[in-house]
Amino acid sequence: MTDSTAPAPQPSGPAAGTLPSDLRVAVLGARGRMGSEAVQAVRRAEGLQLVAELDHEDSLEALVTAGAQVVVDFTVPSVTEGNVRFAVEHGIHCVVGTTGWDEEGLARTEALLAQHPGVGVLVAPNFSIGAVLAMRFSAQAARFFESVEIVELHHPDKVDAPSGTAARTAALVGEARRAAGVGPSPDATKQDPDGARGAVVDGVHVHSVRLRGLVAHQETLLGNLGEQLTIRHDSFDRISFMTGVVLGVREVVSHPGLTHGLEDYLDLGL
Ligand SMILES: NC(=O)C1=CN([C@@H]2O[C@H](COP(=O)(O)OP(=O)(O)OC[C@H]3O[C@@H](n4cnc5c(N)ncnc54)[C@H](O)[C@@H]3O)[C@@H](O)[C@H]2O)C=CC1
Ligand SMILES: O=C(O)C1=N[C@H](C(=O)O)C[C@H](O)C1
Repeated sequence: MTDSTAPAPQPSGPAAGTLPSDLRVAVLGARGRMGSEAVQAVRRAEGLQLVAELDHEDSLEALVTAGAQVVVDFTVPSVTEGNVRFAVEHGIHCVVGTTGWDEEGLARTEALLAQHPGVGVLVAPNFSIGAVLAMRFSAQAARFFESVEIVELHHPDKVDAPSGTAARTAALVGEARRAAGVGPSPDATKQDPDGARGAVVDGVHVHSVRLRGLVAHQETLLGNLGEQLTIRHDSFDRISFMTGVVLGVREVVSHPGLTHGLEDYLDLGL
């Protein structure tokens, strides 16, 4: 719903230097930490034209009015699937960074996309190249170690825990261990009344730290008798996500259907 006291959606006129062939991009959650960074990244990117900056008080109809071809979503877990549904039903490709997607939401979106051939949706829990690699390395290493645990550390304004990246890393680790015939890490804990062992995602313990001063950080800890491997990634600034966001926008138009994770658009050479 549009709130009459709220500022109207931002003007969408062509910026100087844009061409009619430029990809028309809208950002949802444009006033948030990630959305505002994405607005700047789209403005800077050659071949992209920012046509709408929308936040919670704006109607999604503005995407259609602005003629958006791709929408970038950095909103909140409770609304992101509905945003994607609206966009897909209107033939608009989606690049989704918002976390909180579960298997059911992804399956519903895949089913919707089957009715809209040609439309692409990328759902990426993390757009930074280092985090994508850290997830991949964690999955590769998982079967060689008795114990695997994940510690994610974020700014205290983050609404969800565990982080989408940690949940995805745990899922990939769990999958890799199952595929190799290795079970979950053994654990002798019999009593944990206060949840000190963290959340358990796909058989992997995940610990969430929220600390002022942090941006986004994660460690996968892998242990064997007499040795430990730590795979750590740090995002010190939200600029770290922007190369991936712009790549996602450029690629999603030629990747119809659902893509889960930026790695499908990258040649990791692994
Ligand atoms: N995939 C990735 O690489 C990254 C993903 N994220 C995820 O992005 C999401 C946003 O994070 P932040 O920007 O830090 O949060 P934020 O709270 O700063 O921004 C969210 C924005 O969404 C707006 N919003 C809420 N409901 C809306 C609606 N219905 N329509 C349009 N806008 C709406 C809010 O008003 C706010 O401006 C989170 O889920 C976070 O986990 C964050 C960093 C990187
Ligand atoms: O909210 C954040 O900040 C981040 N969210 C994503 C997540 O939940 O994994 C990506 C990154 O960790 C930053």
